[in-house]
Amino acid sequence: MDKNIYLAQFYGKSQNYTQIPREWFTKYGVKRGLRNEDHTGVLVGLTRIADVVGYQRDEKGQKVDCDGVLYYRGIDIRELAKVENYRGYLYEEASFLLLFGYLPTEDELNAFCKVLQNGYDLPDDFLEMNLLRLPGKNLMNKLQHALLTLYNYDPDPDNTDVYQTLRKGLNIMSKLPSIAVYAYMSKVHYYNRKSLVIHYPRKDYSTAENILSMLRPDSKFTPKEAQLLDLLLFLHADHGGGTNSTFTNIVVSSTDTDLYSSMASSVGALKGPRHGGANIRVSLMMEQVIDAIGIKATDEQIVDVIHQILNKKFKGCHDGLVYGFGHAVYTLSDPRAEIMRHYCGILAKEKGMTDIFRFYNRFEKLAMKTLKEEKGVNMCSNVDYYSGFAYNMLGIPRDLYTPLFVISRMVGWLAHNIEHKLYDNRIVRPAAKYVGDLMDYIPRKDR
Ligand SMILES: CC(=O)SCCNC(=O)CCNC(=O)[C@H](O)C(C)(C)COP(=O)(O)OP(=O)(O)OC[C@H]1O[C@@H](n2cnc3c(N)ncnc32)[C@H](O)[C@@H]1OP(=O)(O)O
Ligand SMILES: O=C([O-])CC(=O)C(=O)O
Repeated sequence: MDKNIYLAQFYGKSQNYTQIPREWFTKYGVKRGLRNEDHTGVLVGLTRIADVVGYQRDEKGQKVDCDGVLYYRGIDIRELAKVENYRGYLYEEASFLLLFGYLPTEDELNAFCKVLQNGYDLPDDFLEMNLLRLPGKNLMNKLQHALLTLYNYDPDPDNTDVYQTLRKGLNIMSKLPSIAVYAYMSKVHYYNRKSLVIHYPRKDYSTAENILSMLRPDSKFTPKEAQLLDLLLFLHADHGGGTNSTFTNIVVSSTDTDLYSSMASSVGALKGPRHGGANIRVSLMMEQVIDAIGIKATDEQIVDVIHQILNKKFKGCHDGLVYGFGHAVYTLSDPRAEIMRHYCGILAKEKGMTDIFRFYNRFEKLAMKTLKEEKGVNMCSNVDYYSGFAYNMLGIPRDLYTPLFVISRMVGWLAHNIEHKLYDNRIVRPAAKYVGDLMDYIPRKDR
């Protein structure tokens, strides 16, 4: 029983005064979720940073589902991700491309990496004061807190000049891996009573190498492990101007507020389980599914569980969503999930995890089929379906899955923030139609 019975009563009574029937959205031509009737996004900007292709238009302008393609500055990510092209520092190379619009030469990439490496160290006392003394029970909230605190260490924090934004953004990117890893270490030390492990970042390491070396008690990792993490960071680096956390960044920064505030807002958006937070939900959901039916389950058993999830009857999954599936743009496939599936298969063999990888494959196919049957639209596995599986193979704890998304997407948020400042720069301020009644004021004594 709610102790605050009055509040519950007010809330119940308020339904008589505040309801907005769903059909009114159509009546007034409101694009719920900024979506058109066919679920495609309403155009809210122009960008040259990334293109997310999930459907085409036929000659009548009708939407036609297709395999997904993602371009960073016009280059298909599958080209950039090819193993034969791999020379390390893929995430840094893609960051350069996203920020500056062209592929760097070897010298330019080295110089760019130096800028990042020079920013790796945290300000004096930052670790002790903000992370070790103030452990956070949710790492995404802790990252927001840390970002807002970095404001205090900046001698000119409210300067939103484009070049200064670039410098500040790169500084944030350099520091985020240590902040996220230390926030995790602090959390498990204080809440789970584990030993505190603090390794400093190495300036001769890439972002991916540093994350692995700071996270592991012995700091050791193999080149293959670093390559997979580098690839994962690369795959999450940007997703166009319409994705929720990036649009959030544009909305917030269009007020000309400081960069730390805009980035903290994006982290809040990415935390949501319908967005980046889905990677943690997928991992929990799959663990529960495997606990319930085992990896040797038949297809019928898997489909039965998927129906239970959809009907909100499966333990721990009470919102009817099969996490890791569905996308606002992609229909038949998300190219990032395709790439991840491929590399996860290779690493799973090495780590002796082929059985569980095969279970993920079977669940994926059956979930896509069932979702199509139940919802009538194509819903592919998305970037969050395999990422947790990959992180798990790298020994990365679940708490860090969404923070790793932040580390990676920071460059996308920064690139769009800068692009908006340079070429649009109008405060984002759409409209909402008032659909309530007009009422006479009744003096308090007469109500
Ligand atoms: C990095 C990323 O953000 S990738 C996305 C990560 N998120 C997830 O994996 C969470 C699960 N997926 C979802 O919630 C959605 O598919 C989203 C948020 C990603 C996209 O949402 P939208 O494009 O708006 O799809 P929309 O909500 O219109 O879907 C149409 C219908 O399918 C349902 N649906 C969509 N995805 C799923 C899903 N994964 N499981 C079950 N039902 C789903 C919706 O509830 C809706 O049902 P309704 O018509 O009965 O109300
Ligand atoms: O584009 C979206 O809506 C979500 C997504 O996949 C991302 O941000 O990577």
